Amino acid sequence: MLKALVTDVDGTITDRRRRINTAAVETIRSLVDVGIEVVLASGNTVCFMDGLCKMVGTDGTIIGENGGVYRRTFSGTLRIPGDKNACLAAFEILKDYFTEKGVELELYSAQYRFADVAFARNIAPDEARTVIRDHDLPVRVLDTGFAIHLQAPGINKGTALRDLAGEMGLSPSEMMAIGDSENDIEMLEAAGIGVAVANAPAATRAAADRVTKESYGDGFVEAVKEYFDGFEGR
Ligand SMILES: O=C(O)COP(=O)(O)O
Ligand SMILES: [Mg+2]
Repeated sequence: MLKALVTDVDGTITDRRRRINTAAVETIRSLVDVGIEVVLASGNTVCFMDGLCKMVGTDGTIIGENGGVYRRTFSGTLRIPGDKNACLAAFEILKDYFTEKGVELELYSAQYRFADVAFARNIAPDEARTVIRDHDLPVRVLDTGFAIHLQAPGINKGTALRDLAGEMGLSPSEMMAIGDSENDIEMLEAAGIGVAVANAPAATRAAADRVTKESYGDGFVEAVKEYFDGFEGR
């Protein structure tokens, strides 16, 4: 039986402009009300996630920075398995490379990040991957559709989901995960049920057990109604 829902944020409970889907918020509140644990799992920073958890109404259990950080409840210990220094070193090399080509990389919320690096999508992710490979740097390039991230290999939302499940006293098989992007692939695979919303790219849809008919937040609501037994919503 499913006891927890782990959901991505941008592109899953928002639209493509990052506006939150209010039906998705109501759905999350209904799950919390019946005792289902809801974990928000994102590439976003801890402070962003904390504000979101407060306003949506969860207990503050989060995966942030693409698995680079995670925490059980607002008052739990923040775990930081990611490697910010490796990501920042790789970012400097990318920055030099793209500056030479006349393109400035724009960092996102660097001062609030513990474990990864995020920047604007004004370059081709594959070109960044080639630079990283040519320099033999120990980071992965992730395109979330909202930002490009650098992350230490072996750290992702799936590894954080497993570790968090342990802290929550649950098995990953008791969790459903839902997401929209390549940074969600490992968590869809780690969870008992992995769902991709219809707007997800092919690789993410392929990693999922189920792809919703609807896109974005409407797909999220569709998946919750389908998988959480007897769940009718508000
Ligand atoms: O931070 C991003 O780039 C996207 O965030 P997400 O993981 O919630 O989609
Ligand atoms: Mg997303």
